[in-house]
Amino acid sequence: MATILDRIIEYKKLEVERRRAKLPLSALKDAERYHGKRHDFCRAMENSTDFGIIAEFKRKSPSQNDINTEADPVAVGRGYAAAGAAAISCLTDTQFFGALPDDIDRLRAAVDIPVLRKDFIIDSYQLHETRAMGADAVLLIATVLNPVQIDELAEEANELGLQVICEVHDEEEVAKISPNVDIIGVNNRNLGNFSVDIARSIELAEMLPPGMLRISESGIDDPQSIVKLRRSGYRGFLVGTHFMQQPDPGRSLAEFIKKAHEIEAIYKDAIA
Ligand SMILES: O=P(O)(O)OC[C@@H](O)[C@@H](O)c1c[nH]c2ccccc12
Repeated sequence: MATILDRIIEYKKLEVERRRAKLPLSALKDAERYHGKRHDFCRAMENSTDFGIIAEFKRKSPSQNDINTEADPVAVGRGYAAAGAAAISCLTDTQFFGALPDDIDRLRAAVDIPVLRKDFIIDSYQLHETRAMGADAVLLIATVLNPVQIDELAEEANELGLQVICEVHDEEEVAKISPNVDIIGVNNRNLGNFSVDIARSIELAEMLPPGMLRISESGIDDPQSIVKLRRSGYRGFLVGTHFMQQPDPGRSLAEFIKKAHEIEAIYKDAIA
């Protein structure tokens, strides 16, 4: 039986062809943002003193349905940045995640921190689109790509000045990671059946290539989890639903960071 993910990829193939026909690569390269300078996504994680949180702008998803369909990317983006987000992730898929076509543009214009374009990347055309959107980093989802695709898309992204997060969920996908990848992201959510388990990040930690920046993604709704995941070497945390469910996502992030600092202080005292 076809999973949602199969349907998303089938649809994405058609969508890319439609977009390419409408706006050929040469036209994409004329976009003003295509030529601008990028923010350093990895450095933002490494330098963060607030746990390297990548706060996500997400209206809805196939796993949770409507989360915050009326949200304003400018208000949410500014709120996230002011609260201490190291970076912002913005969904750009309309069909399944309800993104409006100008969400990422408006968000990019509103903040001065790195932005991750979150979509299902299957074609190098989308990397050029990502540049034209003014984003700094792109996600490659290992479960929908083969090792050659990951390697080539990551290389091309790097050439375009985009940093690459490669998302994995199991050991088999870890084996697909290319040295051209900048960050490895462990998705705690199984994209086939939507089950979520933070323990996935902890179990896979030992199998990840040492020395590569690692982040944990999805299902994080408790600051305690972040303190725990940091002990497995994670230096970035992608959180969407927990913040977006609140009327003021930025405020929710600020409270989350505050609690995480408090919990970490208790741990440190306990160890000392
Ligand atoms: O809303 P959550 O559970 O906090 O998850 C955020 C993010 O990790 C999730 O949106 C995500 C991770 N990988 C993806 C791939 C495609 C679409 C979405 C995602």
